[in-house]
Amino acid sequence: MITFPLSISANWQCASLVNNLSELEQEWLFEPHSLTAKLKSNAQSFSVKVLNEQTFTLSDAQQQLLGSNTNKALKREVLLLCDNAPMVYAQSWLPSTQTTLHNMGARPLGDVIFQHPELTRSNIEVGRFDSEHALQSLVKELNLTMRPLLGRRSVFSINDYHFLVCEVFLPGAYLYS
Ligand SMILES: C=C(O[C@@H]1C=C(C(=O)O)C=C[C@H]1O)C(=O)O
Repeated sequence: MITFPLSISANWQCASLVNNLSELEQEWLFEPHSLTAKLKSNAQSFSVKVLNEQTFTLSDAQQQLLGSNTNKALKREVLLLCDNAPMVYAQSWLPSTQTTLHNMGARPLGDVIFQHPELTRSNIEVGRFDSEHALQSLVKELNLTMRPLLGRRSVFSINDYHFLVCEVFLPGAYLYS
């Protein structure tokens, strides 16, 4: 039985330090615009399945990463599905200073945040998740074929509201083709 929240700890590296990525992996990992939009353009249907949402206390390091002056945040864990196939596990940390993004349900964050002209994004970092990582419990639960996974994370800002979005590409995702 899987236990949420899942850990997304990894050796997160900035783009310049990551090597051995295929063209396709780079295309998806460094997609600067909405991943939701990119997934939608590659599928007949797209959906979000909420796995878990719960309030948690940001550690000092997490607070610093977010540049947040509060330690309370909502941790949102979802699956992004294309044609009913799970493509991405996403985990977002949404500080409680604002709750606009706290009640999204099955609406993708990307459909809202990319409408904001003030949206900015930190440099994307890449993480690798090997067969021992806790995230593989989700791969098993979804009956997907285990393989080393690639993920990305970045901190978005809308004015002075900063939130983290982490996306891990599941087996079968386009970038592994
Ligand atoms: C940030 C985006 O929103 C997507 C939707 C998410 C959600 O609804 O929780 C989480 C991660 C993203 O892949 C995006 O589309 O780029």
